[in-house]
Amino acid sequence: MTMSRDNIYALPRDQVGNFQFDESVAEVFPDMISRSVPGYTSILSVIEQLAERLVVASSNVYDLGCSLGAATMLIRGRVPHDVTVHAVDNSAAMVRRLHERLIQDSGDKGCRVEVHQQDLCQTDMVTASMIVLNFTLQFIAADQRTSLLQRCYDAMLPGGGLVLSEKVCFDDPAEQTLLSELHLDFKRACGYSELEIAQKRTSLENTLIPESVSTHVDRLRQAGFETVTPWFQCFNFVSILAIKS
Ligand SMILES: C[S@@+](CC[C@H](N)C(=O)[O-])C[C@H]1O[C@@H](n2cnc3c(N)ncnc32)[C@H](O)[C@@H]1O
Ligand SMILES: O=C(O)C(=O)C[C@]1(C(=O)O)C=C[C@@H](O)C=C1
Repeated sequence: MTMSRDNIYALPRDQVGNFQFDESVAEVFPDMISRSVPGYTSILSVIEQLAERLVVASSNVYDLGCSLGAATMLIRGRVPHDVTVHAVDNSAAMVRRLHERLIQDSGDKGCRVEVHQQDLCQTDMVTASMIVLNFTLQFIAADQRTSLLQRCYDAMLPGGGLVLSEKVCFDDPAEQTLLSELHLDFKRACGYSELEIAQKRTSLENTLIPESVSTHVDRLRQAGFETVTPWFQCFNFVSILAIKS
């Protein structure tokens, strides 16, 4: 996959609109997410490892908010051949690129992948052994999150698991300041300027709504997941594994 450099917010803008997963973002997305989310590559590699452990024959895997299919591509090579991975995203720009990538990768790279361009709140899910929400729930309206996770639990086979990765916030103001400053240092070290950081922050303000780790854990428990464990944290980025017994 090509790795175009993200310079979307490099020039000053009169007005910074809400962040959108449009053509310009899809074009630079692998570079953008790896320079914005500390630990992104490590989280993907654990998602690949978890697929081997969780996914059973004849089941479905759902990659909700799949973007360019980074998780889908890793999972498909690690699961039984009669599994279907459903890669779901409502961004036309992301879905078109994922289709192109799958055509290029047409050799035997693993199980069947179905790509769905739709609102993941409308995705029908059944017989799931693994569901991935890798930095997606944060973009879903807060009042739809509980019902989405309930549908994930209801669709999950016993022994199946959900991976929820999110940017999070903290109740303690000092902790919030410290961890978001450390994240900003990470972005600076990855080559983003103060202007790029400031303009992207403005664009994400009403679009990416973070919640605390305890809010996520409580919601997953309430949905019915018996084992809920945060397994990764780097600054204000967290990944949680939720297993249905
Ligand atoms: C940060 S990206 C996810 C990254 C991806 N999971 C990965 O691991 O590379 C968030 C994605 O969620 C998608 N998204 C946001 N809201 C959505 C919705 N309501 N339905 C479907 N996809 C949505 C966006 O289009 C975007 O591609
Ligand atoms: O918080 C930020 O600064 C981010 O850029 C985070 C984040 C994310 O968590 O999804 C936001 C949008 C892009 O998809 C890539 C990364």
